[in-house]
Amino acid sequence: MTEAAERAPVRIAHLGVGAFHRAHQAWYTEVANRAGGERWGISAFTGRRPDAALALAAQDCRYDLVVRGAEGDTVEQIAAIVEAHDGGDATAWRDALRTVAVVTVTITEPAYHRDDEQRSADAVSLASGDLPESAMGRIVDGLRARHEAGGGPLAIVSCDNLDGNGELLRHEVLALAALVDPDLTAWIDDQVSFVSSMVDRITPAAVDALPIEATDDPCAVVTEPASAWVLAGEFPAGRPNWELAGAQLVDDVTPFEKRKLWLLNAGHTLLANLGILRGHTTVAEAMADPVCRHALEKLWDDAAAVLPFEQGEIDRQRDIVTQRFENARIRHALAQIAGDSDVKLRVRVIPVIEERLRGGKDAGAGELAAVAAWTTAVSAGLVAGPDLPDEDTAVAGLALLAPSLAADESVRALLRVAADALKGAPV
Ligand SMILES: NC(=O)c1ccc[n+]([C@@H]2O[C@H](COP(=O)([O-])OP(=O)(O)OC[C@H]3O[C@@H](n4cnc5c(N)ncnc54)[C@H](O)[C@@H]3O)[C@@H](O)[C@H]2O)c1
Ligand SMILES: O=P(O)(O)OC[C@@H](O)[C@@H](O)[C@H](O)[C@H](O)CO
Repeated sequence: MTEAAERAPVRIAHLGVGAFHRAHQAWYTEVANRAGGERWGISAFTGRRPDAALALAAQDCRYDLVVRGAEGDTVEQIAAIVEAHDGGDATAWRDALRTVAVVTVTITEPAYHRDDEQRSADAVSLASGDLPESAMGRIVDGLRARHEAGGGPLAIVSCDNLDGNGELLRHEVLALAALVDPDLTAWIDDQVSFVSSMVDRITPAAVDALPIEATDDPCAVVTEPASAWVLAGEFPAGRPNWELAGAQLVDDVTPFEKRKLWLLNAGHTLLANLGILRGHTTVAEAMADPVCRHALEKLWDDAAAVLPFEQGEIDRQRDIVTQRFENARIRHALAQIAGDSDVKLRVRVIPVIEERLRGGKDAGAGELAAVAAWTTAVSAGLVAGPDLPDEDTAVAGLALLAPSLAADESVRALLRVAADALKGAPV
């Protein structure tokens, strides 16, 4: 068999070929392909810069996945990505979107929260036939190419850390399409299935994992042994048998998303801001600091009170996440995790506070400490963020995240206590 014939045919397009896609969706697809039967190849597109596509293409898109446990490494070669392209390559993108059965995306959380100005700019590009720069613009452009080519239904799977990510994606795609072409909007509404998914596998930015002793592959990705993928939605044109790698197809992904976002991701956001304030650089270092550990437990206590799971299951998850965070062989940089903290707090911490208040509880000192850690780190110039006043800084920060909460005197009082406790936090 020739080298070309060995590769799986392209049936999936991915937007945002960062470290996580290569450790997660590409690995699930690889495991499914290895089992035999129908094989699925991925045509991968970068989001912002072409670098990752150039590097992957230069080595036939094969790369080593280094699975780094607390005790040692194992290395697997991944071949599920069969093409890699600069995301700005309109021809390749439209060609892929005309034919694939599945599109997966890792486009980061801010890509889902857009204003009218961003949508209008994309609409202008789409009207002129240019490929927009934004992820939403590119998705609408690709769907238009498929519609014009008479293509059939397909599934788009969101793999970003957001509650209801498929529905959010659907909403944004339809809002943009409506500015461009009513026929296209109706076609998308009818033919495109937006799948929500909870994705999990701690995968630091490739640059933070260097040097990787286990391999000399310049495109290697380091990840942890644990992984999860829970999906809800239809796949009208089929999909790989991702269950072979442990994926779960469920009717409602919401409880799984909440559990992961409110424990693991909210915990990461807290540890990132508080850990940086206390002079740490990685998650494992922050976990070794009793002050950070205590804050994490308080945050989890607050979330546990409103999570839709039995206490025993929540405790089990907390133990698992604790062990994963303590894996010092994974150098997960707090600076990377602290990026876009405002967006992340809005979707991981604010909903917990709101849920607690709805249930007649207080706002949660542990959750508010995550807000206070962020505002303190931002005003100290240690984390990028908005300009905040010197007086009542935490309340001003909360007003940006959730104005109605900042207007509540009982919330403000608890937040001020959390902010005062952080004074002198830097080591
Ligand atoms: N790294 C993890 O541990 C992890 C785990 C679960 C989920 N995720 C999700 O995956 C996303 C990507 O993580 P990563 O570690 O691969 O990051 P990364 O920085 O390695 O790669 C991100 C990729 O997305 C592209 N991108 C970023 N913003 C974009 C935008 N607005 N539009 C289009 N493309 C964009 C980048 O160019 C890059 O190709 C995260 O934001 C998160 O939502 C990551
Ligand atoms: O990816 P982000 O930027 O949403 O959040 C940073 C980390 O919390 C995140 O990447 C986790 O490592 C991941 O969600 C684990 O599955």
